Amino acid sequence: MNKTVEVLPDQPALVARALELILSKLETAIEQRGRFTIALSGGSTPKPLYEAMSSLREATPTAGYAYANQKLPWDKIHIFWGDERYVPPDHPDSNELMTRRAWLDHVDIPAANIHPVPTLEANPELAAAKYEQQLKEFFNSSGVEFPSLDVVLLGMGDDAHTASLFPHTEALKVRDRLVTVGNKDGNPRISFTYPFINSARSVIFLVAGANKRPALAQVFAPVADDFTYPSRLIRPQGELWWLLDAAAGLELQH
Ligand SMILES: O=C1O[C@H](COP(=O)(O)O)[C@@H](O)[C@H](O)[C@H]1O
Repeated sequence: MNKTVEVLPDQPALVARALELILSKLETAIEQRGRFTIALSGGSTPKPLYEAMSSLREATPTAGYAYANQKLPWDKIHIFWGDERYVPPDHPDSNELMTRRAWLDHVDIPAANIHPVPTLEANPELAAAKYEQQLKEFFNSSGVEFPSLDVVLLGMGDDAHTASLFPHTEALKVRDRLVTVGNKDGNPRISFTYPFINSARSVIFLVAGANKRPALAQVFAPVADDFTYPSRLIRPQGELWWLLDAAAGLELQH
């Protein structure tokens, strides 16, 4: 695992850096494999990033990546979600709805390249199994090895949860599936498992706000309980990026 921690001065700088990093991963992936696969996170932190992705001509990342100031090759970009509330896609809590409104509704991405979590199944277990099957089919995965997304974008809650992997929940014990059912205060959510997240080529955490500082201190501590601080379980085979704003990253020892 190749871990990099960057503390950015404020949220706009955090968004600009995340955009720059994602564009560089996108360029490499398309050059090498002809397509770019990314799993998105929910929550409040990534929304300005999604808005920036929707108006890329106006956004001007500092580095000179080929795609920085032009239309993205949307037909080669595939969007997944690392976690989702178990609500219909038009529900105000839906991560998919938030992403569509902030980003996907404003660009020319083919509908077939958007791979939302199914949330209209008879129960969350069936929804998790269906999303796993869709992922396996997309990646033509035999099931022996976990497929690798190019980028998994993650947030972290102030309880150190990531995706919908909450402290002391059964989802943290699931190692043989790509997708499982998380539990947020008794409410089901659909979530990538941590071994599937860890099979990604790059995992990028976006974390903002002073309320995340205590959890971050535990996640970065040499010794702490992984079940109490689930973000500690994220140790990808590829690159691990922690992009923090100054409020979150202040005083962080690393
Ligand atoms: O519940 C969630 O929150 C986390 C972190 O959200 P944020 O609002 O603090 O940015 C997010 O990673 C996860 O996808 C989401 O379901």
